[in-house]
Amino acid sequence: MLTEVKKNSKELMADPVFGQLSFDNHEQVVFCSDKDTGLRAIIGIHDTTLGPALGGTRMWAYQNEWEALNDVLRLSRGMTYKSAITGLNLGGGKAVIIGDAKTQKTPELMKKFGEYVHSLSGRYITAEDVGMETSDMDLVREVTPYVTGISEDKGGSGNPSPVTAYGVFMGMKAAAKHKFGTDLLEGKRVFVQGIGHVGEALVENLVEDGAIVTIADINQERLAYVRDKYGVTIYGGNDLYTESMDIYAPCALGATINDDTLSKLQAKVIAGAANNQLAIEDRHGKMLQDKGIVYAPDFLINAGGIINVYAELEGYNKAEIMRKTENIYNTTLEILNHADANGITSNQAALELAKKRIEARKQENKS
Ligand SMILES: NC(=O)c1ccc[n+]([C@@H]2O[C@H](COP(=O)([O-])OP(=O)(O)OC[C@H]3O[C@@H](n4cnc5c(N)ncnc54)[C@H](O)[C@@H]3O)[C@@H](O)[C@H]2O)c1
Repeated sequence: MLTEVKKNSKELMADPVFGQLSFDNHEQVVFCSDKDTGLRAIIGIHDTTLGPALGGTRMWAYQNEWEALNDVLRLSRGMTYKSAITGLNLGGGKAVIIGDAKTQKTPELMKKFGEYVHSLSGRYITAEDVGMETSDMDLVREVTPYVTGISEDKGGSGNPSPVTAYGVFMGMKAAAKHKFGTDLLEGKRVFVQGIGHVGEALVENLVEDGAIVTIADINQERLAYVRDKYGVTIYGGNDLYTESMDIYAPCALGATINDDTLSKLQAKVIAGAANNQLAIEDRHGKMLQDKGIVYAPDFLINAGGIINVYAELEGYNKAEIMRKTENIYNTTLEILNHADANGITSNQAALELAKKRIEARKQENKS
């Protein structure tokens, strides 16, 4: 997960927050600490031009605070552009809780975290991310209304991951159309890395479409479960980046597209759910372009989840949510064509569109 964030330690000491490479004029960064519950969390609010900053909470055993801070800065920035490109009236925010979700997550810790979210009076609205369950959001809901992704029996929309997976599937089909001339994934060799909430649902979509699916994960139990449920193959090698494949679907953590993996990557298309897949956006976006690998920008195609949780705020209508999510197919094709026509990377093309919308709102607000 550690990415381009490292500066030499003297610089880090002098400018530990605003001086980070991942700091991108974020509006607010909130450090939360509670001795009794052991909570150590950071909430990042990147931009609220389009609306309140909505983004999930990730719990992860970060190796150090720099890693956690840079993750939240990168993730919250990504949310700004995800909501903007999807046409939602939301800003970008995200939270990270430092710790192992399996052993350190307690109801008291989740509620204390909820109190911090509440203290921001709605500038930040949370939801699930890696290490979180719907039941955790229900605990947060006990102390604040500024949470989405809560259980259906508590008035929420439940786990957004199947909708996210559907959007990724649509984005992948569009990228396949762009690269192979057909969006049929039948017979295509797809490697899904990370078969958690989103990865598993993506596998289901892919199998239904006739793709030849290989799965990889660090969790052996899940691997066996998903293999048995969908009849897919568990990756048995040591380095999947060296394997021959048509499509690589990163659905675990970010920054897996970097100098090291790009020197080996065999895929023709990359389309997955993970946030911040490009370790260094411009550099690795360009390297993909040079290698002729079609990259479906992560923040564009993994927006199904945010579309789903946004509907919790606006009035839930499943058909409308699926229609908007399906439209990721059209937007992805447009972005890929625009990038080719203008000689820019697909990531740049997607960012351009998202920034245009934010800029237009800024102008509206001024007039
Ligand atoms: N859940 C959503 O709706 C949603 C929405 C948008 C983006 N995302 C992003 O999609 C990704 C997956 O989200 P999720 O909700 O499925 O999370 P999850 O925690 O349910 O699943 C993540 C999976 O990745 C596996 N994993 C972790 N490190 C790995 C590694 N090095 N190699 C292989 N597997 C590894 C984990 O064991 C786990 O099974 C995350 O990057 C998340 O930020 C999720």
